[in-house]
Amino acid sequence: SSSTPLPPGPKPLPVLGNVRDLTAKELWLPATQWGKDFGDVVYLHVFGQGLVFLNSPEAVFDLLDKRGSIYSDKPQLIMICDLCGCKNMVAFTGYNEQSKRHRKLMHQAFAPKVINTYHPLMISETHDFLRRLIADPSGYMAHTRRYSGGLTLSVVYGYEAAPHDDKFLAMAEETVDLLANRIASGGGIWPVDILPFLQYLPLWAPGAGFLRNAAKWKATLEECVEKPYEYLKESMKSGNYTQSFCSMLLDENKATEEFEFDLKWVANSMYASSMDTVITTIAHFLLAMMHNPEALAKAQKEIDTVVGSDRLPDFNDRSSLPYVDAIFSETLRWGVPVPLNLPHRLMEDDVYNGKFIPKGSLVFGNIWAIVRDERIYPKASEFIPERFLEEVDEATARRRDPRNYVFGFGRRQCPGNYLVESSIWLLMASMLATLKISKPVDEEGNVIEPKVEFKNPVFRIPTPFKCDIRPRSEAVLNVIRQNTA
Ligand code: HEM
Repeated sequence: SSSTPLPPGPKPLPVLGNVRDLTAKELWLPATQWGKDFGDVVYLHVFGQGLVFLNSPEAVFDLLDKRGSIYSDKPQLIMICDLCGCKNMVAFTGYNEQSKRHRKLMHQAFAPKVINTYHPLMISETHDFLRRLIADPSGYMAHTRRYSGGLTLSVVYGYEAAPHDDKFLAMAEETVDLLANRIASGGGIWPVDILPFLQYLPLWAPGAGFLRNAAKWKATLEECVEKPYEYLKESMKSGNYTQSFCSMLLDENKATEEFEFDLKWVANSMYASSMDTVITTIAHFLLAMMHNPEALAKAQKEIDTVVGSDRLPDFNDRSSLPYVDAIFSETLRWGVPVPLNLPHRLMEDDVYNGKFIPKGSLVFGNIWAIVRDERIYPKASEFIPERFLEEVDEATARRRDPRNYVFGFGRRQCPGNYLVESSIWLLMASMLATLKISKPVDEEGNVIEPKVEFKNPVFRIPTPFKCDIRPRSEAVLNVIRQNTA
């Protein structure tokens, strides 16, 4: 390995490495430029910690997928994993027996053939969402959050959230907020991860504020793991419960201590992983519809022809609504909720295309670079659903399908992908069927252009923007009322 060169990348400073090249916001933009300057595999380091960016479908599939046995670990950061207690959450678990058990549980309960079981829950959450949105259009972000949280609680625990101030929803939102904005913000690397002895500071010591916070946050996270699970066990004991991810797995498996420990953490992980990704997708759908009124009109015409106006779309309509499907695919591609994927940790030294990749490197599948690659998606920055309706051969269709990228890669690929495939499709089809979505106008009638920024280091969540949302017709309002009665 000493004679094999590292992959190319921006020039590092001595010792510090590429600290100055890393940005807290939208790192995927410079990372994509590095891809153009240096190629499919780019190497940087920060204080000796290797960071590898993979910028093409070939590189991500060759390494994260085909060499998954050594590319599926996760960094075990002291602050996140040990001090805040996240090491049992699916997305943070190292590639070991525990993570394999987690994945097995998720496959058992979220396999394509099982997803139909959750259709009634998806339908009722979607109709609730429409009702709330029409009553209060400006609160669309909060309603989307409520939809995503409510759906996850019902799918995972069979728990129906109360219309207002629900205790489990509040708890789960606090968890997600802690994870995204406190614990893992700024890339999740804390001084204690670089200077491990800091973890042994006494709690009262100056500079030990992070230890006191970590203890508080850990307690909050654990409460969010325990309480909904206790609810589930109680309701199963009483015999009065709705079939869910947890109840299905408890029915099918022997409830050993290890099994229940895994189940509790897996169930909780669903929550943490689904919230920001779903919100990002729906926010991008609204942005896309505002900027592309002709695509909205085309989809609505298709729905009016196939579904009519006296009912809402359902899963049986899907095969007759190709344009709606194309809007769904294009939203996943254009919105790309997790542009740099979540980092995988390389477990052994490796050599790829004549370049040496050191053990311990954090490997980022640069999804943004792929879904904005003009060779795969001409006019990649534009929202063009028609690109998914072109007649192409199977290999090209596979290469263009954003589902092969936006859910991550290999053995850590998103286990919620089939759930999303149904739930978000239904949500979008129902919004298209019922809503006018346009840019708002000010009091003088001037169009207000939506301006967004992306401040989150991991998810491409747009900052709040104004959007004019109203029912398409009185008939549509009646249909929504009937469905939520
Ligand atoms: C549009 C919606 C979503 C997108 C784009 C998305 C995307 C992703 C991505 C990119 C990863 C990282 C994969 C990797 O490391 O290679 C991931 C992981 C994960 N996702 Fe999703 N996700 C979505 C929704 C959901 C939902 C609804 C759930 C659960 C119900 C979920 C559960 C998870 C879990 C548990 C992981 C961690 C997997 C592991 O590390 O083994 N996701 N997701």
